Amino acid sequence: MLLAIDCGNTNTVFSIWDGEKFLCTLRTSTHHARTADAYFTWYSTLINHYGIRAQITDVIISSTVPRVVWNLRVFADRFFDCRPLVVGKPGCGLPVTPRVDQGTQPGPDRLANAVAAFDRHGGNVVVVDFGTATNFDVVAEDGAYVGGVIAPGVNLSLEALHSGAAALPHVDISQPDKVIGTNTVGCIQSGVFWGYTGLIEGIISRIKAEYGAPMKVVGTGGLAPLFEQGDHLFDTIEDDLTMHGLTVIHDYNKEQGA
Ligand SMILES: Nc1ncnc2c1ncn2[C@@H]1O[C@H](COP(=O)(O)OP(=O)(O)O)[C@@H](O)[C@H]1O
Ligand SMILES: CC(C)(COP(=O)(O)O)[C@@H](O)C(=O)NCCC(=O)O
Ligand SMILES: [K+]
Repeated sequence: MLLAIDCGNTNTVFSIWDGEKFLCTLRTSTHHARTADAYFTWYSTLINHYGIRAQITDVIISSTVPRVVWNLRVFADRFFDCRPLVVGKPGCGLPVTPRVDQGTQPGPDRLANAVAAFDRHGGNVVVVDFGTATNFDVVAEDGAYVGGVIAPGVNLSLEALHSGAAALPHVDISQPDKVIGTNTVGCIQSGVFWGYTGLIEGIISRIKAEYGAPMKVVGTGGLAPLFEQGDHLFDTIEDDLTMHGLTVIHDYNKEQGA
């Protein structure tokens, strides 16, 4: 069985893939100092709790935080006796080569999203991924990742307001009833929620105009459903998009004999 690990700047997610479905998804915060033994303690506690019997034979990692990869490699080696595939690193092939400026290393999460979007939708897709950053990943007709847009994430924007302005409290994101806030929290929620809705709409329409062919828009990440409530922004929302991309990249590398 495959253990797919998606390590973002905020959260690290482990999913076990049995070849047909994900058996479970485990989430922890990302810390570069977490050791292989600490990962295993956390992992084995949870899979025992859920009663999952999984024989892990393969591990694939996508990490937007370079410093965590070493401990995850040790984790795979020590506990599953395998050398993991690490997306974006030598030894991990991609079905289609990205087309970006020379010297650019696209985020591995974006590469996995592109592979998943092509597998499910056949290209000409924009993925909008709500993580620490909000990224727009453009996938060409042949499945190549061809770049996109990186915007500050929703929670990062809220944190920036709170840390930069003495009188502004920490606020959780939600859709406000009105645009004109009549209290501080309402004003902040309006700024971030409607500001973000405008950012998403504006960037998608500019990407489509520049791309010049019809495109599907796929939303992913925890906050995608919240923004879909405000306006119809996405053609579909797919929570497991990055993880699906990791399973496809793993299959591709197996076929290539890796
Ligand atoms: N359903 C949700 N509701 C509110 N906030 C969420 C939800 N899902 C994720 N978040 C927040 O969005 C941010 C990014 O989450 P995540 O997708 O795990 O990012 P990353 O992949 O960069 O680690 C985090 O601050 C997280 O707390
Ligand atoms: C844009 C990102 C920060 C998003 O990461 P995340 O929010 O999921 O942690 C990540 O994909 C990244 O570090 N990219 C490298 C630069 C690039 O994609 O061009
Ligand atoms: K992510």
